[in-house]
Amino acid sequence: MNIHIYKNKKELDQAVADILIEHVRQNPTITLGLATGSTPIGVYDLLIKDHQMNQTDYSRVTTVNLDEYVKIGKNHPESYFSFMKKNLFDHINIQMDQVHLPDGETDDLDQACEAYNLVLSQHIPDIQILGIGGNGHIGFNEPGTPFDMKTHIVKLAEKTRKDNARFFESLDDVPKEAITMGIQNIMDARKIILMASGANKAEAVKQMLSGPITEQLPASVLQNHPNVEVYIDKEAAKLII
Ligand SMILES: N[C@@H]1[C@@H](O)[C@H](O)[C@@H](COP(=O)(O)O)O[C@@H]1O
Repeated sequence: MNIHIYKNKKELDQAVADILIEHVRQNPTITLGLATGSTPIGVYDLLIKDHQMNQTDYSRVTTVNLDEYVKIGKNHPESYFSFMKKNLFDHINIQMDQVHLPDGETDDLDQACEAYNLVLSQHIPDIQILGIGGNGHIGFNEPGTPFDMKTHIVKLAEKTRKDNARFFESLDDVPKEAITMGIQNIMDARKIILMASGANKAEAVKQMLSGPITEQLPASVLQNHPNVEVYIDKEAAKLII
């Protein structure tokens, strides 16, 4: 894994945005794997600014998102579909029939997992953006998730629900389940860019980079991927430098 450490989140965001913009320009039909959470928001802002200033074209880009909450409905303000629209899709010229998120709204969640695996087999991400949970989760693959799983339904760890409660009115409103790409789907991406910032990610970053490869720290599986770039700020890097 190549590690890039930046003075602050702003510089980190710019570096990741520059890479994405460059790839979209060179390959207008690229498939981007996208993530939610606070971490990528700054990058999405920069993609929007660049699109407005330089007209970078997203009309033939396909996107696949990592995950979605179960049972809160696509149009709920805190669904990941709404998040992606608000923070990126509504502000660039992407075609909404080319954006894909797993369906957490249906009653037949097994079928939704199958359907998303099919989407992912047709649209393998050229670049997958990843954040990391404080417990080392990627997507919503919580500690203990077998590495060979594909899209599946997860019961969210209490730590994850608490970490994400800031987006909801109260902890009770945070969904208890999600539908997520499995680790195997994530490992299929041709290139992975993992981003992390802040001291609360430092331990997970250290374990991911130099700890044992273990299902107890899902991100450690990335040590087995041939093309991973890790973009972190000084705070997130404080236990490795
Ligand atoms: N499902 C998402 C992950 O994809 C994300 O990477 C992680 C970190 O979130 P944040 O970037 O807000 O710290 O949390 C959520 O649980």
